Amino acid sequence: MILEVRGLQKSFGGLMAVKDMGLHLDQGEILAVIGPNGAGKTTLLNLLSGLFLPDAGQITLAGHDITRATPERRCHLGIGRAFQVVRPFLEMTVFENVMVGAMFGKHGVSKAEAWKHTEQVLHLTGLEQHAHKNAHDLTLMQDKRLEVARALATRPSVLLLDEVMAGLRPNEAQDAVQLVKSVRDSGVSVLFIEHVMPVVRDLADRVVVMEYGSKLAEGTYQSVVRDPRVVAAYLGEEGA
Ligand SMILES: Nc1ncnc2c1ncn2[C@@H]1O[C@H](COP(=O)(O)OP(=O)(O)OP(=O)(O)O)[C@@H](O)[C@H]1O
Repeated sequence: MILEVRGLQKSFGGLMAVKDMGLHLDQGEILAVIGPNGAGKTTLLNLLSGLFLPDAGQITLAGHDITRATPERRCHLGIGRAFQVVRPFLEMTVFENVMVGAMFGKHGVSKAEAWKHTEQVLHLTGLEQHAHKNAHDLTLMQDKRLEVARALATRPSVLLLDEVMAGLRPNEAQDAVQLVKSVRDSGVSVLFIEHVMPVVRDLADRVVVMEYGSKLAEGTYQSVVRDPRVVAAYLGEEGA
C-alpha cells in the first residue's frame, strides 16, 4: 500500500465536505474516485496534496505520516498532482516547463540529471516532437499531456489527477487513457477523479464512490455501477 487515508474530515463553516473518509491506493494501482457533484472529491484531493489541512484523520504515504505536511514537502516526498485547468508557464517552451519541475521537485538534482529526466518524461508523455514549442501554442490534448508531464517531472510515486479528461473528444480521451496507463507502467500509482464514465471503466483497476463526503461503495467498475446505492446516488443527482 503506497497511500492510506483514515477518518479524514474537513468542514467549510457548517458544511462537512469530507466526513470520516477512508481509502487506500496500492502500489502500481490506478484508482478512480467518482461521485455526484459536491460529493467531496476535489476536497479529498486538496487534502491529499496539502492545499487544505484536515480537521481530523490521517494520511500516510509509503508509511510516512503526511497529514500536516506542506504541499512542497508532499511534492518532495512523492505526491504529484495534475489539474483540470492547466496552468503552464506560457512564455516557456514545453521542455522548459518540464525542466522546472525536474529541477525543483526533488532536492539535490543536478542540471544534467534534470535534463535527462525531462527527456524521459517528454518521451513518456508523447511530447518529444513538441518540446521546443511555446506552451501557449499547444492544442488542448497537448496541454493535458504537458500538465501530466509537469506533474511527472517531480518524480512522484503517487500521481493525483483531477478530471484531466474534461473537455476532450472521445478519441482524445482514449489517448489520455493510454497515457495514464503508460504512466502507471513506468512505476507511478495513480488516483484520479473523473466524471466521464467510459474513461473510469477503461482506466480504473478499482473504483471508490463518494457521497456526502464519505465512501459510499468501492470495488470494480462493474460492481459499483450495479450497486443500488450508487445508482440511487446518481439518480438523486439527476432528479435534483
Ligand atoms: N473552499 C471551499 N469553501 C467552502 N466550501 C467548499 C470549498 N470547497 C468545496 N466546498 C464545498 O464542499 C462540498 C464538496 O465540494 P467538492 O468540490 O469537494 O465536491 P466534488 O465532489 O469535487 O464536486 P464536483 O464533482 O462538482 O467537482 C461542496 O458542497 C462545495 O460547495
